Amino acid sequence: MGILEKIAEIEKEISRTQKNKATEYHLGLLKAKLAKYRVQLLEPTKGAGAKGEGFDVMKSGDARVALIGFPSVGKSTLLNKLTKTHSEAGAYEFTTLTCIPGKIEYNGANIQLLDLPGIIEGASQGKGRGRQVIAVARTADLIVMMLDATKSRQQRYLLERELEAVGIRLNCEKPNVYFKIKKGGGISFNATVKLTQLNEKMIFNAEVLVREDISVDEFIDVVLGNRKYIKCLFVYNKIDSITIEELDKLAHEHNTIVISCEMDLNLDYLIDQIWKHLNLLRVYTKKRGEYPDLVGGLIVRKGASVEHVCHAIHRSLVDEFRYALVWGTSTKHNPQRVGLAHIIDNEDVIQVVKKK
Ligand SMILES: Nc1nc2c(ncn2[C@@H]2O[C@H](COP(=O)(O)OP(=O)(O)OP(=O)(O)O)[C@@H](O)[C@H]2O)c(=O)[nH]1
Ligand SMILES: [K+]
Ligand SMILES: [Mg+2]
Repeated sequence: MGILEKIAEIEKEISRTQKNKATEYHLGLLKAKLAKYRVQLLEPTKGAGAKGEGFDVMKSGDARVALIGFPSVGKSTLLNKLTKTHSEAGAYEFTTLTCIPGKIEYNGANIQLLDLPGIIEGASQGKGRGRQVIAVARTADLIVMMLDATKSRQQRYLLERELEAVGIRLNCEKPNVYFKIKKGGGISFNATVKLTQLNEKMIFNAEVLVREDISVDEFIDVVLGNRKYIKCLFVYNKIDSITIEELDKLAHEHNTIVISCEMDLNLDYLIDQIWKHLNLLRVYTKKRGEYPDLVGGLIVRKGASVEHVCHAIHRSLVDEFRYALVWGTSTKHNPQRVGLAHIIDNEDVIQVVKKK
């Protein structure tokens, strides 16, 4: 039996099974199996072209953003507007057939923007170039899900489902669970909070510590371990073709931005929101007795410490590090003398003082 058939069989069984307390465990196992097969679909099979020619684009810059959407929503038009790269755009579906990288320069960061072929319902099962597109989406720091404002609201839901099916979790945090298979067998199950949905019946040969009240589905994600937790911005394009009332409704949805590539509406705001959702920080370095270098600056991730910054400046700087002086919002007074573990903020200025 092929994987697709196995998937169909399990899906049938799930739909046949009534959902209640008694079947919860069985359904959980079925869902876990289903998830495993779906991920297998993504793995490159042997043979020519399986990996997808034209999709193995190198990561470059400080972060990667993937444009995911149905055909002809305007992905390539957007790439052409925001970067110096050209990607063919046209009024027919599947104009784009490979992955086309462009570069956005903003706030001192180089952001790699990837134009991709449109995907359709069934993409997660290999329809169209769905598999290759989704494999690229899994490598992104942010997914921009592009939608056509003139089309049905269904599109967003359908795409979310396709991404879900291959283990991409949009806009949610990785569950706070410690999970380790015990090779010799045996179970150890502990929780630091009251669990209302999980119990140890779900566990086999593993050591588990659950730190939040998660659902069975979230627990399966942890067990499978190959989930990608990625931020997603929903971007409705072509707002030049809808009414103000419709526009207003869309603009109020969560994590949603409305634009028109054709009329150049809201594109600056989109770039700013991409920057914000990437959780990047820009910090400036300064030498003793000099002004900080406010043109350059370093790009690091939110949550970065002075140690991260040192690494970004020079490999051996940590070895010579004595302390750092920091000016900015991360300190109580300016400057403040801090150690390697100090967590920095956006726009902080850092002066590293080396050992003598
Ligand atoms: N009205 C309107 N049309 C737009 C806008 N942006 C793009 N289009 C049109 O939409 C069509 C599709 O644009 P593309 O950029 O090729 O779309 P795509 O998503 O890259 O399409 P595929 O590569 O085929 O998946 C073209 O005819 C564009 O001119 C917009 O803001 N408003
Ligand atoms: K197109
Ligand atoms: Mg295109």
